[in-house]
Amino acid sequence: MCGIVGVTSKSPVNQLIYDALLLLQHRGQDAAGIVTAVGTKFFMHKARGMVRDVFRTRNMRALPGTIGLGQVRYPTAGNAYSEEEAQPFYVNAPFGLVLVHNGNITNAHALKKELFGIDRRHLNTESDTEVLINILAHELELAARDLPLTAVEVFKAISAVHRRVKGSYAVVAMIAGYGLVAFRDPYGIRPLCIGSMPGADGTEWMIASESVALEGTGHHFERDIAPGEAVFIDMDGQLHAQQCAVAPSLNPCVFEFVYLARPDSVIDGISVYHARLNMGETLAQRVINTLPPNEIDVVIPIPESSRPSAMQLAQKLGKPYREGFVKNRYVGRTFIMPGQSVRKKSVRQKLNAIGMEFKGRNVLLVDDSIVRGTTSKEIVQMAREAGANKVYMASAAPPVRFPNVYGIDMPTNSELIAHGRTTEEIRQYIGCDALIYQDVDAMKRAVSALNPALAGFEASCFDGHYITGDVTAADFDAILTQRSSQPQDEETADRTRLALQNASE
Ligand SMILES: O=P(O)(O)OC[C@H]1O[C@H](OP(=O)(O)OP(=O)(O)O)[C@H](O)[C@@H]1O
Ligand SMILES: NC(=O)CC[C@H](N)C(=O)O
Ligand SMILES: [Mg+2]
Repeated sequence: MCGIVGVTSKSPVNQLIYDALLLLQHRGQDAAGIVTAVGTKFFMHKARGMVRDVFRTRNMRALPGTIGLGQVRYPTAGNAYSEEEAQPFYVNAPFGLVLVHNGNITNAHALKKELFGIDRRHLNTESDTEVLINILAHELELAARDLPLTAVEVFKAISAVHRRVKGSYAVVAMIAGYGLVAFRDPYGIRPLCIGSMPGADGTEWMIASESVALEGTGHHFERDIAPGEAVFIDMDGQLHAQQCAVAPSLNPCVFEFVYLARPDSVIDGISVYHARLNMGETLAQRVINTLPPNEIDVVIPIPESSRPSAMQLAQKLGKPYREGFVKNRYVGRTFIMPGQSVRKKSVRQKLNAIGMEFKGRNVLLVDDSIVRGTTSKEIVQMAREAGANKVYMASAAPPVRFPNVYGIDMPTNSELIAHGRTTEEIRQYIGCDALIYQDVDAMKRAVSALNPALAGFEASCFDGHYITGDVTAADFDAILTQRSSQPQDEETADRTRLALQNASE
């Protein structure tokens, strides 16, 4: 996942894009970038780091213009350590084009060959986003033989992008001198929504990954962009929209509701907070079926993302909900950090136990998900060190057993603690006295109950079903090999070596 935003206005947009990126910071902490435009000239600044570190006053001053876009990156393809792969990406033909992307292109390896061998376009990084911008540029060239470019040609080009590109992609792009474009993949895997603010000179439009970015910058939430739909806002501020996919269907990534998105966002008509409460409610039922109620003295969340689920679970069990861990707010999200050893170190820097909540008690710790097991293993240990009598662990999501190829960085089996392990084996690894997982169907029901119009979910990391139905063994291999050829710390490298070994057996 990454966070993306685009704005067209009648007044300068640099600060607005910055503010929106801050509101989307939880979606990507590795790099950030903004492009604005005056006439047909682009102004860009991008670098590795968090928004507040990347943009200093002098950088902000150098981003003039009333139209622009930005991104916070959490790499899922290419190189986490490369400044060049920070977004936005830029190409200069057939138009000045900049693009930001949230998602992962599963056939990037095949498209790279086509771009080089047939479309005569040169790629200079390992990023799948560079593939995507070049495909869009090529299709714009084919669609827009006659100038000026209008919404008709833009939509024709995006229809062609849908035919060629596989995987997940929520995109905002800017065509120099023509306007802002946004589109979402035909399965609607990654989120994208649009908001507006009326002004004396016309409407200001903002397109963003999550509604929290619209709300937090004073925009009125208009709607989600539909799967396969494209939106084009021209230089006069006129909004054009068209369905550009053949058979679109709404299957949002369920992990957005479990962990990725902010709880105060509403995605595809579903309040993320409400979804998490529901997951806590169904998880409570599993706890009741597993542990005698008098075995639990207190319910303690593992901050941050598990709080709503833990709260609801405690209420349903009729047990006290207590804050037993304090989060250092200056440490980022550990799951989206590149490299296993930095993740491990960060858990203890990030969370610290409050002894009195643990001493002599049977505690039920609740997390939203257990992915690599890094957090839970450390946390169980910390609860014991703080004097807990029994330490139980519950996860509001089911076991994460399969790699994700749609924009969450878990491309290999071997790094997933639940892959090929029974719940009992995972319990032993984590070191808790009982381990209770959510059930896959219960999780899906808990979320879909809030919007019956969903066709389904992209839930492959839980159920092994890859929603686009077209991910080949070669695609999996290419994604894994590509990720593993990147610079890594020692522990990540060890895990990847093991995954490659398993894959070749
Ligand atoms: O099993 P693991 O590999 O450790 O991953 C799962 C953990 O990572 C996430 O927390 P994170 O610190 O990223 O963010 P949060 O503060 O939003 O909970 C998630 O909420 C789990 O706590
Ligand atoms: N998480 C994402 O959405 C990442 C976008 C893109 N695949 C990148 O790695 O930069
Ligand atoms: Mg967490």
